[in-house]
Amino acid sequence: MIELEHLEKHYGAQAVVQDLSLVFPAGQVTALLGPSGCGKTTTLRMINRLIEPTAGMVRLGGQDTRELRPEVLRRGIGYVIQQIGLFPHLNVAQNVATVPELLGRSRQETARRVDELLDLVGLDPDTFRHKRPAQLSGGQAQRVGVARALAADPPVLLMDEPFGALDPLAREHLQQAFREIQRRLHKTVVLVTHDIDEALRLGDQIALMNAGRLEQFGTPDDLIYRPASSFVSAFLGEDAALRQLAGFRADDFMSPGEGIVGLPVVDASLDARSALGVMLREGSDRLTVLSEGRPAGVLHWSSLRRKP
Ligand SMILES: Nc1ncnc2c1ncn2[C@@H]1O[C@H](COP(=O)(O)OP(=O)(O)OP(=O)(O)O)[C@@H](O)[C@H]1O
Repeated sequence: MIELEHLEKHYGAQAVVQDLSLVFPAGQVTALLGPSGCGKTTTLRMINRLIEPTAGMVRLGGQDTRELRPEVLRRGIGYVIQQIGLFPHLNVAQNVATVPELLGRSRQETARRVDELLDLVGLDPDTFRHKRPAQLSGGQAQRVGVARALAADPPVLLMDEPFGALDPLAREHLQQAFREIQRRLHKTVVLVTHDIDEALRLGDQIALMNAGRLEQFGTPDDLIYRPASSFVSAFLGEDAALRQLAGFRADDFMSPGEGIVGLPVVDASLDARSALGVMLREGSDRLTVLSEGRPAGVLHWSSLRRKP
Protein backbone atom coordinates (compact mmCIF):
# COMPACT_ATOMS: atom_id res chain seq x y z
CA MET A 1 0.00 0.00 0.00
CA ILE A 2 1.23 3.47 -0.87
CA GLU A 3 -0.11 6.42 1.11
CA LEU A 4 0.20 10.06 0.11
CA GLU A 5 -0.46 12.50 2.93
CA HIS A 6 -1.01 16.17 2.16
CA LEU A 7 1.62 15.91 -0.54
CA GLU A 8 2.74 19.18 -2.17
CA LYS A 9 5.20 20.20 -4.84
CA HIS A 10 5.92 23.84 -5.57
CA TYR A 11 8.23 25.32 -8.19
CA GLY A 12 8.75 28.91 -7.10
CA ALA A 13 5.29 30.40 -6.73
CA GLN A 14 3.66 27.63 -8.81
CA ALA A 15 2.02 24.79 -6.88
CA VAL A 16 1.99 21.82 -9.28
CA VAL A 17 0.71 19.32 -6.70
CA GLN A 18 -1.49 20.57 -3.87
CA ASP A 19 -2.67 18.89 -0.68
CA LEU A 20 -2.84 15.46 -2.27
CA SER A 21 -3.97 12.70 0.08
CA LEU A 22 -4.54 9.29 -1.44
CA VAL A 23 -4.13 5.58 -0.74
CA PHE A 24 -3.02 3.23 -3.51
CA PRO A 25 -4.26 -0.21 -2.39
CA ALA A 26 -1.80 -3.13 -2.36
CA GLY A 27 -2.05 -5.61 -5.20
CA GLN A 28 -4.21 -3.35 -7.36
CA VAL A 29 -3.80 -1.03 -10.31
CA THR A 30 -4.57 2.64 -9.69
CA ALA A 31 -4.62 4.89 -12.72
CA LEU A 32 -3.49 8.49 -12.17
CA LEU A 33 -5.53 10.22 -14.82
CA GLY A 34 -5.89 13.85 -15.84
CA PRO A 35 -5.20 16.47 -18.48
CA SER A 36 -1.69 17.41 -19.57
CA GLY A 37 0.20 19.36 -16.92
CA CYS A 38 -2.09 18.45 -14.01
CA GLY A 39 0.77 16.98 -11.97
CA LYS A 40 0.55 13.22 -12.63
CA THR A 41 4.23 12.62 -13.42
CA THR A 42 5.35 14.87 -10.57
CA THR A 43 3.17 12.84 -8.17
CA LEU A 44 4.54 9.54 -9.48
CA ARG A 45 8.14 10.68 -9.12
CA MET A 46 7.58 11.81 -5.56
CA ILE A 47 6.77 8.16 -4.75
CA ASN A 48 10.26 6.91 -5.72
CA ARG A 49 11.90 10.21 -4.72
CA LEU A 50 13.10 11.15 -8.17
CA ILE A 51 11.39 14.38 -7.07
CA GLU A 52 11.43 15.48 -3.41
CA PRO A 53 8.10 16.82 -2.11
CA THR A 54 7.91 20.41 -0.88
CA ALA A 55 5.61 19.26 1.94
CA GLY A 56 3.63 16.24 3.05
CA MET A 57 4.79 12.66 2.97
CA VAL A 58 4.70 9.33 1.19
CA ARG A 59 4.43 6.04 3.08
CA LEU A 60 5.27 2.74 1.48
CA GLY A 61 4.01 -0.29 3.36
CA GLY A 62 3.57 1.99 6.38
CA GLN A 63 7.09 3.40 6.28
CA ASP A 64 7.86 7.08 5.73
CA THR A 65 9.96 7.05 2.55
CA ARG A 66 12.11 9.93 3.86
CA GLU A 67 13.63 7.45 6.31
CA LEU A 68 15.00 5.29 3.50
CA ARG A 69 17.98 6.00 1.28
CA PRO A 70 16.61 6.64 -2.23
CA GLU A 71 18.62 3.69 -3.70
CA VAL A 72 17.17 1.33 -1.09
CA LEU A 73 13.66 2.69 -1.67
CA ARG A 74 13.97 2.24 -5.43
CA ARG A 75 15.10 -1.37 -5.10
CA GLY A 76 11.54 -2.24 -4.12
CA ILE A 77 9.96 -0.17 -6.88
CA GLY A 78 9.88 -1.03 -10.58
CA TYR A 79 9.75 1.99 -12.88
CA VAL A 80 8.54 1.90 -16.47
CA ILE A 81 8.54 5.02 -18.64
CA GLN A 82 7.57 5.77 -22.21
CA GLN A 83 11.13 6.24 -23.44
CA ILE A 84 12.19 2.99 -21.84
CA GLY A 85 15.86 3.84 -22.11
CA LEU A 86 17.21 0.42 -23.10
CA PHE A 87 21.00 0.37 -23.40
CA PRO A 88 21.57 0.35 -27.18
CA HIS A 89 24.89 -1.54 -27.04
CA LEU A 90 23.49 -4.38 -24.92
CA ASN A 91 21.23 -7.12 -26.24
CA VAL A 92 17.74 -7.82 -24.85
CA ALA A 93 18.90 -10.41 -22.30
CA GLN A 94 21.69 -8.14 -21.04
CA ASN A 95 19.26 -5.22 -20.75
CA VAL A 96 16.87 -7.25 -18.60
CA ALA A 97 19.78 -8.56 -16.50
CA THR A 98 21.15 -5.11 -15.60
CA VAL A 99 18.97 -5.08 -12.50
CA PRO A 100 21.20 -5.16 -9.42
CA GLU A 101 19.49 -8.19 -7.93
CA LEU A 102 20.43 -10.23 -10.97
CA LEU A 103 24.05 -9.11 -11.01
CA GLY A 104 24.93 -11.19 -7.97
CA ARG A 105 23.51 -14.40 -9.41
CA SER A 106 25.25 -17.11 -11.41
CA ARG A 107 25.14 -16.80 -15.20
CA GLN A 108 22.92 -19.85 -15.45
CA GLU A 109 20.46 -18.53 -12.88
CA THR A 110 20.37 -15.10 -14.54
CA ALA A 111 19.77 -16.65 -17.98
CA ARG A 112 16.89 -18.69 -16.59
CA ARG A 113 15.31 -15.64 -14.91
CA VAL A 114 15.70 -13.55 -18.07
CA ASP A 115 13.98 -16.27 -20.15
CA GLU A 116 11.18 -16.49 -17.58
CA LEU A 117 10.62 -12.72 -17.75
CA LEU A 118 10.70 -12.60 -21.56
CA ASP A 119 8.11 -15.40 -21.63
CA LEU A 120 5.99 -13.49 -19.14
CA VAL A 121 5.84 -10.38 -21.32
CA GLY A 122 5.13 -12.46 -24.43
CA LEU A 123 8.53 -12.39 -26.14
CA ASP A 124 9.94 -15.76 -27.26
CA PRO A 125 13.35 -15.95 -25.53
CA ASP A 126 15.04 -17.85 -28.40
CA THR A 127 13.96 -15.20 -30.90
CA PHE A 128 14.61 -12.13 -28.79
CA ARG A 129 17.34 -12.63 -26.22
CA HIS A 130 20.19 -11.78 -28.63
CA LYS A 131 18.52 -8.89 -30.45
CA ARG A 132 19.71 -5.32 -29.97
CA PRO A 133 17.19 -2.61 -29.03
CA ALA A 134 17.52 -1.10 -32.54
CA GLN A 135 16.15 -4.35 -33.99
CA LEU A 136 12.92 -4.18 -31.96
CA SER A 137 9.55 -2.60 -32.73
CA GLY A 138 8.22 -0.01 -30.27
CA GLY A 139 5.90 -2.58 -28.69
CA GLN A 140 8.66 -5.17 -28.34
CA ALA A 141 11.02 -2.62 -26.78
CA GLN A 142 8.29 -1.62 -24.34
CA ARG A 143 7.83 -5.29 -23.37
CA VAL A 144 11.57 -5.52 -22.66
CA GLY A 145 11.20 -2.41 -20.47
CA VAL A 146 8.41 -4.09 -18.52
CA ALA A 147 10.48 -7.30 -18.18
CA ARG A 148 13.39 -5.27 -16.83
CA ALA A 149 11.16 -3.47 -14.32
CA LEU A 150 9.88 -6.84 -13.09
CA ALA A 151 13.34 -8.43 -12.90
CA ALA A 152 13.90 -7.67 -9.22
CA ASP A 153 10.34 -8.79 -8.45
CA PRO A 154 9.47 -5.46 -6.81
CA PRO A 155 6.14 -5.32 -4.97
CA VAL A 156 5.45 -1.87 -6.43
CA LEU A 157 5.45 -0.83 -10.07
CA LEU A 158 5.29 2.80 -11.19
CA MET A 159 4.37 3.21 -14.85
CA ASP A 160 4.42 6.57 -16.64
CA GLU A 161 2.50 6.47 -19.93
CA PRO A 162 4.11 3.08 -20.61
CA PHE A 163 2.04 2.40 -23.74
CA GLY A 164 1.78 6.01 -24.90
CA ALA A 165 4.15 5.90 -27.86
CA LEU A 166 2.59 2.82 -29.48
CA ASP A 167 0.11 2.58 -32.33
CA PRO A 168 -3.44 1.67 -31.19
CA LEU A 169 -3.18 -2.03 -32.06
CA ALA A 170 0.19 -2.54 -30.35
CA ARG A 171 -1.10 -0.57 -27.37
CA GLU A 172 -4.13 -2.79 -27.03
CA HIS A 173 -1.99 -5.95 -27.25
CA LEU A 174 0.36 -4.71 -24.59
CA GLN A 175 -2.49 -3.56 -22.33
CA GLN A 176 -3.96 -7.05 -22.63
CA ALA A 177 -0.57 -8.61 -21.84
CA PHE A 178 -0.22 -6.30 -18.86
CA ARG A 179 -3.65 -7.32 -17.54
CA GLU A 180 -2.68 -10.98 -17.75
CA ILE A 181 0.65 -10.37 -16.03
CA GLN A 182 -1.06 -8.42 -13.26
CA ARG A 183 -3.64 -11.17 -12.77
CA ARG A 184 -0.74 -13.48 -11.91
CA LEU A 185 1.60 -11.13 -10.06
CA HIS A 186 -0.72 -8.78 -8.12
CA LYS A 187 1.74 -5.89 -7.96
CA THR A 188 0.78 -2.57 -6.44
CA VAL A 189 0.71 -0.51 -9.61
CA VAL A 190 0.44 3.24 -10.15
CA LEU A 191 -0.20 3.93 -13.82
CA VAL A 192 0.06 7.50 -15.10
CA THR A 193 -2.03 8.11 -18.19
CA HIS A 194 -4.02 10.82 -19.91
CA ASP A 195 -5.86 8.16 -21.91
CA ILE A 196 -9.37 7.64 -20.50
CA ASP A 197 -9.79 4.29 -22.26
CA GLU A 198 -6.56 3.01 -20.74
CA ALA A 199 -7.59 4.14 -17.24
CA LEU A 200 -11.02 2.50 -17.61
CA ARG A 201 -9.52 -0.69 -19.01
CA LEU A 202 -6.62 -1.18 -16.61
CA GLY A 203 -7.47 0.72 -13.43
CA ASP A 204 -9.08 -1.05 -10.48
CA GLN A 205 -9.27 2.53 -9.20
CA ILE A 206 -8.84 5.86 -10.89
CA ALA A 207 -7.45 8.99 -9.25
CA LEU A 208 -8.52 11.87 -11.47
CA MET A 209 -6.38 14.98 -11.04
CA ASN A 210 -7.02 18.54 -12.15
CA ALA A 211 -4.53 21.40 -11.78
CA GLY A 212 -2.51 19.70 -9.06
CA ARG A 213 -5.49 18.60 -7.00
CA LEU A 214 -7.47 15.40 -6.68
CA GLU A 215 -10.92 15.69 -8.28
CA GLN A 216 -12.11 12.16 -7.54
CA PHE A 217 -10.76 8.82 -6.41
CA GLY A 218 -12.88 5.75 -7.06
CA THR A 219 -13.58 2.76 -9.25
CA PRO A 220 -14.27 3.33 -12.96
CA ASP A 221 -17.97 2.79 -12.13
CA ASP A 222 -17.79 5.50 -9.44
CA LEU A 223 -16.37 8.05 -11.87
CA ILE A 224 -18.78 7.17 -14.68
CA TYR A 225 -21.97 6.75 -12.70
CA ARG A 226 -21.28 8.89 -9.62
CA PRO A 227 -19.05 11.74 -10.81
CA ALA A 228 -18.00 13.99 -7.93
CA SER A 229 -17.96 17.18 -10.00
CA SER A 230 -18.84 18.58 -13.39
CA PHE A 231 -15.11 18.43 -14.22
CA VAL A 232 -15.20 14.64 -13.79
CA SER A 233 -18.21 14.12 -16.07
CA ALA A 234 -16.89 16.58 -18.65
CA PHE A 235 -13.43 14.98 -18.63
CA LEU A 236 -14.80 11.46 -19.07
CA GLY A 237 -17.33 12.57 -21.70
CA GLU A 238 -20.88 11.44 -22.46
CA ASP A 239 -19.63 8.21 -24.01
CA ALA A 240 -17.63 6.99 -20.99
CA ALA A 241 -20.01 4.09 -20.31
CA LEU A 242 -19.64 2.98 -23.94
CA ARG A 243 -15.87 3.29 -23.78
CA GLN A 244 -15.84 1.18 -20.66
CA LEU A 245 -17.77 -1.54 -22.51
CA ALA A 246 -14.93 -1.73 -25.03
CA GLY A 247 -12.74 -3.14 -22.25
CA PHE A 248 -15.02 -6.17 -21.79
CA ARG A 249 -15.77 -9.17 -23.99
CA ALA A 250 -19.19 -10.29 -25.19
CA ASP A 251 -18.99 -13.43 -23.04
CA ASP A 252 -18.33 -11.35 -19.90
CA PHE A 253 -22.03 -10.41 -19.98
CA MET A 254 -23.73 -13.38 -21.65
CA SER A 255 -26.09 -15.86 -20.00
CA PRO A 256 -24.45 -19.22 -20.72
CA GLY A 257 -26.57 -21.75 -22.59
CA GLU A 258 -27.36 -23.14 -26.00
CA GLY A 259 -27.96 -19.84 -27.78
CA ILE A 260 -31.12 -19.16 -29.78
CA VAL A 261 -31.55 -20.15 -33.41
CA GLY A 262 -32.23 -17.22 -35.70
CA LEU A 263 -30.47 -14.55 -33.62
CA PRO A 264 -27.49 -12.67 -35.06
CA VAL A 265 -24.26 -14.28 -33.88
CA VAL A 266 -21.04 -12.81 -32.52
CA ASP A 267 -17.83 -14.40 -31.31
CA ALA A 268 -17.27 -14.60 -27.55
CA SER A 269 -14.04 -12.62 -27.88
CA LEU A 270 -15.73 -9.63 -29.55
CA ASP A 271 -15.61 -6.57 -27.30
CA ALA A 272 -18.91 -5.70 -25.65
CA ARG A 273 -19.11 -2.26 -27.26
CA SER A 274 -18.90 -3.82 -30.72
CA ALA A 275 -21.49 -6.41 -29.70
CA LEU A 276 -23.82 -3.52 -28.85
CA GLY A 277 -23.02 -2.11 -32.30
CA VAL A 278 -24.13 -5.41 -33.86
CA MET A 279 -27.41 -5.23 -31.90
CA LEU A 280 -28.05 -1.71 -33.23
CA ARG A 281 -27.15 -2.66 -36.79
CA GLU A 282 -29.23 -5.84 -36.76
CA GLY A 283 -32.14 -4.31 -34.84
CA SER A 284 -31.97 -7.14 -32.32
CA ASP A 285 -31.84 -6.84 -28.55
CA ARG A 286 -30.25 -10.29 -28.23
CA LEU A 287 -27.30 -12.08 -29.81
CA THR A 288 -26.15 -15.68 -29.80
CA VAL A 289 -22.54 -15.83 -28.61
CA LEU A 290 -20.24 -18.39 -30.23
CA SER A 291 -17.18 -19.84 -28.59
CA GLU A 292 -14.89 -21.84 -30.89
CA GLY A 293 -17.71 -21.86 -33.41
CA ARG A 294 -20.31 -23.36 -31.05
CA PRO A 295 -23.17 -21.55 -29.29
CA ALA A 296 -22.08 -20.68 -25.76
CA GLY A 297 -24.87 -18.39 -24.59
CA VAL A 298 -27.09 -15.40 -25.25
CA LEU A 299 -26.18 -11.76 -24.76
CA HIS A 300 -29.13 -9.52 -23.94
CA TRP A 301 -28.78 -5.77 -24.26
CA SER A 302 -30.15 -5.23 -20.75
CA SER A 303 -27.11 -7.03 -19.33
CA LEU A 304 -24.96 -4.33 -20.94
CA ARG A 305 -26.89 -1.65 -19.05
CA ARG A 306 -24.57 -1.66 -16.11
CA LYS A 307 -25.62 1.36 -14.06
CA PRO A 308 -24.69 0.02 -10.63
N1 LIG B 1 11.22 21.12 -12.92
C1 LIG B 1 10.14 21.89 -13.09
N2 LIG B 1 10.18 23.21 -12.92
C2 LIG B 1 9.09 23.99 -13.06
N3 LIG B 1 7.88 23.52 -13.40
C3 LIG B 1 7.76 22.20 -13.60
C4 LIG B 1 8.86 21.32 -13.45
N4 LIG B 1 8.44 20.05 -13.69
C5 LIG B 1 7.12 20.16 -13.99
N5 LIG B 1 6.71 21.44 -13.93
C6 LIG B 1 5.32 21.91 -14.18
O1 LIG B 1 4.48 21.21 -13.30
C7 LIG B 1 3.22 20.94 -13.92
C8 LIG B 1 2.90 19.48 -13.79
O2 LIG B 1 3.80 18.71 -14.57
P1 LIG B 1 3.66 17.11 -14.70
O3 LIG B 1 4.75 16.64 -15.61
O4 LIG B 1 3.58 16.51 -13.36
O5 LIG B 1 2.25 17.00 -15.43
P2 LIG B 1 1.54 15.75 -16.07
O6 LIG B 1 0.17 15.74 -15.54
O7 LIG B 1 2.35 14.53 -15.89
O8 LIG B 1 1.49 16.18 -17.60
P3 LIG B 1 1.66 15.34 -18.97
O9 LIG B 1 0.47 14.45 -19.09
O10 LIG B 1 1.68 16.41 -20.01
O11 LIG B 1 2.96 14.59 -18.85
C9 LIG B 1 3.35 21.44 -15.34
O12 LIG B 1 2.70 22.67 -15.43
C10 LIG B 1 4.83 21.57 -15.57
O13 LIG B 1 5.09 22.60 -16.47
